[in-house]
Amino acid sequence: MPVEQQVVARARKAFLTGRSKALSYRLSQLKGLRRLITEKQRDIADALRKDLHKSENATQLYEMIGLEGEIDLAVSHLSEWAAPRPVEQSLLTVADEVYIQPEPLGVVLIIGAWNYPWAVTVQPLIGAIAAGNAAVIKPSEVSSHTSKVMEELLPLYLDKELFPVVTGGVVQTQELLKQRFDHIFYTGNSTVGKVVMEAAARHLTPVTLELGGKSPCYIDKDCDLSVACRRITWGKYVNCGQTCIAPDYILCEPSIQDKVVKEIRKCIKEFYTDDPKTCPDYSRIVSLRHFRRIVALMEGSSVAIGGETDEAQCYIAPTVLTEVTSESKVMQEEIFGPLLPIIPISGTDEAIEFINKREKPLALYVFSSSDKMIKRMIADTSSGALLANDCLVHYTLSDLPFGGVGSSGMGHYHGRYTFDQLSHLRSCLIKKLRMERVNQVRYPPHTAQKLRWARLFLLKRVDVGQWRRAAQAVALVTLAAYVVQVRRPERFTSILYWLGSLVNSDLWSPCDLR
Ligand SMILES: NC(=O)c1ccc[n+]([C@@H]2O[C@H](COP(=O)([O-])OP(=O)(O)OC[C@H]3O[C@@H](n4cnc5c(N)ncnc54)[C@H](O)[C@@H]3O)[C@@H](O)[C@H]2O)c1
Ligand SMILES: CC(C)=CCC/C(C)=C/CC/C(C)=C/C=O
Repeated sequence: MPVEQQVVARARKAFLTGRSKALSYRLSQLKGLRRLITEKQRDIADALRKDLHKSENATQLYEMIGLEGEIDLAVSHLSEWAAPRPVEQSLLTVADEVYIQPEPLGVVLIIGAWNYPWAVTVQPLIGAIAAGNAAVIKPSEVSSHTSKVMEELLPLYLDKELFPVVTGGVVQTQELLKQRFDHIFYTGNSTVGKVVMEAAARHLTPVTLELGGKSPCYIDKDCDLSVACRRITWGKYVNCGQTCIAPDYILCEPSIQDKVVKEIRKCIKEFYTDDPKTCPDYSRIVSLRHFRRIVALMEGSSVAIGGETDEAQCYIAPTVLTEVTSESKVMQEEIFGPLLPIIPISGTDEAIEFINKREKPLALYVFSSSDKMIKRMIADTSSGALLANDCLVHYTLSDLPFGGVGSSGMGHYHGRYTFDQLSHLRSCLIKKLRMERVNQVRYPPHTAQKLRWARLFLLKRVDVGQWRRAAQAVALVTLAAYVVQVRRPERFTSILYWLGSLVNSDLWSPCDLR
């Protein structure tokens, strides 16, 4: 039996013991993960320096702080997320107990990518643990040092039967994909995304696909170009452009192109000095294969800034390309490196047309001082996320669902969204065997009169929680009125007025009758 098959079987067996379901157990695992991040900072940072030339501070800023926040959020909200969720009802079910009970899916497969390997592998794991699942973790072989550190460290802090780490490349991942999972959470490129979805389809396993693509960045001529370019320069060159939501290319009018180039040049110098190659904050391309792919993308465009490369170090300077058209090589695929092409367009209309002609991006960036223009971009385009006047920061908000649409992915996560994504939201309706007369309206023989009642019973929506709160309020006020009547009869009338205003309040307004 292949080792991958054994690992999955062991994880399923551990899941079936039921121990991952107890909230106390989920909390202990989440706290274990939190301790790992704190206690093993140095090992994590060393590995990332070797994999991507990331500085220790950058590792903290771009990966670890986010994970800490997500764990803390899950720990503090777990009992609320996992609790039964009451729902609005109809008159037909008003006497019943009706709620949504989130329940674990079972065994989840998490396949991570290499660019922010901790963020994209451990963040789904946080949700998998919080939701009570077992999870098989498959880090990317491309960030090999980090993968090794994960393989060594995760079992020291987590239940190794419930949360095993499988390392390896395509062969091992393909073997894993033959197994039956209850959910597959994949982060990586769209080509492999299709392979994952095909394998999942064989078992009817649901998938979350966190993919990439070309995220456009439109700069309106009506904006503060120096601020806009600083934010774009940061968003593009952080991690050497190897960021799923990096602005892939700029669209702007020819009249501002020279100013854009000038401002970006200034910011590159400000962030990475005159010699980015020696700057500890400037990363490297992850491998020679990736390096050669990116270098080849420059062919046919003019280099306005940068362009220097050093194969021995997988170094590519922060680069801006001009004279770029839709047909240029750099526009045929996601760049995922430090090349920033500028494509001239005639204005907002053409920018929207350009964006809509292509696949729906993971992120869309708009820089403008006009709220109207920003709202128009939101209304007339589609993307996983839209940011106006900044780059990347939406990733840091746990309350925003993170994910793509169309070819940039399916499903979303972060915060409670990860919990829900990796839970089954089970509908529960508990009726008593009493009050059978009410059900006559739905039993044959069907008559016009029964239909009139059925219409009322089915369409009258009832917020049972609100009813309960209103009943409690009335009980309290009645008690207060009684006490006042006995002890201060002169105040009794004003209490009655107050009671009357309560009765007339929103609490009592009838629900919509459809
Ligand atoms: N949406 C997001 O959150 C997000 C985050 C990071 C990266 N990405 C995207 O990921 C891409 C970069 O990552 P990548 O794809 O180079 O990462 P990668 O090469 O690390 O591949 C991702 C995972 O897929 C596995 N894999 C690779 N080839 C496979 C195959 N043929 N069959 C089965 N499994 C296979 C790898 O083992 C790895 O674990 C970019 O497109 C980027 O935009 C998206
Ligand atoms: C720390 C701040 C302000 C922002 C972080 C932005 C960032 C670099 C996000 C990376 C997100 C990510 C894991 C992308 C995957 O490719």
